[in-house]
Amino acid sequence: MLQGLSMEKLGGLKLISEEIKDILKIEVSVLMGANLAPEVANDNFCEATIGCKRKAQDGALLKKLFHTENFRINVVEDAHTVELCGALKNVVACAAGFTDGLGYGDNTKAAVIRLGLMEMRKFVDVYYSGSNLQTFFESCGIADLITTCYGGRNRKVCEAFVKSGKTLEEVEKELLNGQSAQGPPTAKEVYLMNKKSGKDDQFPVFTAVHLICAGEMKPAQLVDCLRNHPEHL
Ligand SMILES: NC(=O)C1=CN([C@@H]2O[C@H](COP(=O)(O)OP(=O)(O)OC[C@H]3O[C@@H](n4cnc5c(N)ncnc54)[C@H](O)[C@@H]3O)[C@@H](O)[C@H]2O)C=CC1
Ligand SMILES: O=C(CO)COP(=O)(O)O
Repeated sequence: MLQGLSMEKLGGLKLISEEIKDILKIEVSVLMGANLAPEVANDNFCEATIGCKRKAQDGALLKKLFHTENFRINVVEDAHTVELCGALKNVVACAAGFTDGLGYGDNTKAAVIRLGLMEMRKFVDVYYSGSNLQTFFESCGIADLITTCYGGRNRKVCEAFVKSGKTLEEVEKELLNGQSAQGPPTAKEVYLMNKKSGKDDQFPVFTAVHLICAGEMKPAQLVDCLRNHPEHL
């Protein structure tokens, strides 16, 4: 089970599903959603999204495999978008953690979520065009973004990073008991890709998350990035 992106040797992005497909020579579908693991393990009600390439052929079987009373599945034929939502929302959750650490409230976090969602949509449009806007309204989109920005580990370590002044590695070690946050490495991959295509300015939240994690920007400057976001022009 993993979320994230893979960097190609020449600096391009590769989805993890594409990496698996190339290695194993099999068709790969993805499952993403508002699914914080402890709550799923507790059998609390939640929804999830399966993204596949051939819904007519594989959709019913994929749904049957995972759909239960408390784990409700929607299958969509938009696998790239589902997978990218799962990876990119971790970056937005880091931004939410930074604003929490800075002492901003829920209105600011809502702005981070909205602007982050717009960047997710733009990123998919720019690098994997042909996505279905409706996919962002599935559990893998807005719902996963909300739960991760409120209850996830990325948010938690980024809040502690700001409050404690320790390094990300230190707070991860202290708070995650051997687990890791996927947002910072994903932010770096997204940043390198955007920088290579000269588009880093179009993704101020993604860019700021990487620069803050890399120690090249102060967390407080994130709010300037929100204030001057291209969505406000
Ligand atoms: N825990 C949660 O609530 C949810 C987690 N996810 C995603 O599932 C994935 C796994 O999450 P968890 O099991 O909770 O995390 P975890 O931190 O418990 O496990 C991740 C594992 O991946 C290994 N790993 C990290 N980088 C690696 C690399 N480059 N090569 C090989 N192994 C590597 C780590 O050593 C660790 O054993 C993550 O991508 C996470 O974003 C998705 C939904 C919910
Ligand atoms: O992906 C998740 C929820 O769907 C988990 O997010 P975190 O990795 O931030 O805990």
